[in-house]
Order: sequence, then structure tokens, then C-alpha cells
Amino acid sequence: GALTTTFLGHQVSNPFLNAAGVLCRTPEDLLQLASSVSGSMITKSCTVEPREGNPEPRYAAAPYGSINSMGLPNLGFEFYKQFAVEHRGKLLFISVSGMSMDENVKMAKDLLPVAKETGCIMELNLSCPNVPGKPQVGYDFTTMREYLQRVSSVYDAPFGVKLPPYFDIAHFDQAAAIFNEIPQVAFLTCVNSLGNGLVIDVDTETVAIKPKDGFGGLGGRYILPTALANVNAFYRRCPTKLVVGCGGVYSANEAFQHILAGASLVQVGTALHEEGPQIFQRVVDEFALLMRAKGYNTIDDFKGKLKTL
Ligand SMILES: CC(C)(C)CCc1c(C(=O)O)[nH]c(=O)[nH]c1=O
Repeated sequence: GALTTTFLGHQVSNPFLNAAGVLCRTPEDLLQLASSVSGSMITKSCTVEPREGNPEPRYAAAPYGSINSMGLPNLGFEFYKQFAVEHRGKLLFISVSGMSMDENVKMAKDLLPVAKETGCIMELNLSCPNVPGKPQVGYDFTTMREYLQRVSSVYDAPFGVKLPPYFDIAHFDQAAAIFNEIPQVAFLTCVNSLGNGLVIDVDTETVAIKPKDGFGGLGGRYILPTALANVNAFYRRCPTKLVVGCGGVYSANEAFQHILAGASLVQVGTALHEEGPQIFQRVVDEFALLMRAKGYNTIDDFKGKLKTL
């Protein structure tokens, strides 16, 4: 169909998938995704050991999106690796977010044979925690470069990185320079939630989530312009890499913006959490109508073709 596209040699029926973390932690979640219309799917960021995560409420819907401090609840690397081994059908991404560089290197090394065997693709979450007192790895460029050098030295297959949003042109330049040094980094997923927002309920005069005094990552409508800027900034700076868009996608309209900005695939997080996996059928139908209305036959007809003034 018109929405068919390829990603690192894998054909997908449409460019849509879930954002890591949403509807992808448990076997029940993953079955809902596998049986949805999404062209591909990704698992919850995992650590070597299973984790309970933070006390609830740890996710809250907000007027223009969502806030979360889940705390990396996941069933452990072995579960998601085994899921990849047994999975048949749509393209599968495995999100990895170890608690240390050693943990990430270990998971990458263990995932490699499964990736080569099954065609699943690793997405390394660079919002993973760093040494306490230091910023997340995605904001610590020295550590980020070391992470990517060490992972790519044990993982000789294409992989991607999930990036926090950047806001300073110099940071786009410095981050892109690092990614361009590492050929194994085949794609950049922009963006993870906007870190440490605060949602307040005026009636109760209280924060929305329990962990971290209510501080958490923002998703949804709050983050679309920032997500688009990050997609386009890295699309322009990393011509040998693919970009995956994530942030603020509720309909074909925002997905089209992400693809115009340079995204090859488009992830849906907050809107998927709020609407459920039937959102993929709705967005696919809307997207086909939008392409027809604009006279486009394939995604490549308009990918990255954003015009400037
Ligand atoms: C924030 C971390 C817990 C360090 C990583 C997992 C994660 C979470 C989470 O599990 O809290 N939420 C997000 O919006 N993005 C993430 O990357």
C-alpha cells in the first residue's frame, strides 16, 4: 500500500509504532501491539534484573499530554530477549536502558546473536541513568561518546539510540558529531520525554504523580515542536543515518510533520496510552487520505522535504 516503507532493509506496512515504554512491558501489552495495525513495535526499555519501578501514581494524563516517572519497571532483559526469539511477524525493536555502562554493554553483547538471527533491532536508551549527581547520559557528551564506542565495539550490527530532547544549537552540533563518529549507530530516535516537568492540580493544590515530588517526563502536545526540531536538526546533521520521530503524534497531521522534518518511522506514546492500540488503524486510515489529498504515492515522495522560507 501507499504507506509501505522500508527501514534498515526491513519492509513495514506503515511507518507507525509505539514509543518505548507505552503498552510494551508485559506479554499482554506485547500481544496487543503485535496484533495491532502498527507497522512495527518496540519493547519497554529493559535492565538486566527485573524492576518494580516507582510507586503509583507514576503516570498521569495532563491537559496537553502526559507526565511520568515510571522508574524503568520491566520484566528484565532475559524476558525481552526471549520474546524476540519467539516473535514472528512485524519488525521488532528492543529498547535497552541499563543502570550502568557495563550493564548496557552486557545486554548488547547478549542481544547480538538474537538480532542477527531474528532481525530484531536494538534501540539504546540514552536517557538511562548516569552516576548520581551527573546528568543523564544523553546530556553528558563525554560519557555518551564512551557508551557508544564501547557498545559498538561489542555490537557489530546496526543499532539506534533514543535521545533526550536538546534545546541549544551547539548541543545539536556536538551530539551529531559524536553520532557521526560511530558508523554502527544507524538511526536516532528523537525524542524521549521532556525531562522533569511539573503538573499541578489547582483544585487539590497537589502534584499529579507520586515519585520525585511530582517531577516527571512530559509527553504529548506539550512536546511536538521540540520533537520536530530535534528530528530535523539530526536529519540535517547526520545524512548517513535514519531518524525516527517521537513526540506529540495524535493523528496523521503530526505524523506527516515528523516525516516532512525527516523521520523514517513515527512512534506514538501519550496518544497510544490514552486511546489504545486501535489508534494505529485510525492514523493509518487518516494518513492514506492525507497522502491521496496531497497527491503523494510513497513516503519517500515527501520525507525530509520540509520547505524553509
Ligand atoms: C527515565 C529513566 C527511568 C532513567 C529511563 C526510562 C524512561 C521512563 C521511565 O521508565 O520512567 N520514562 C520516560 O518517559 N522515558 C524513559 O526513558
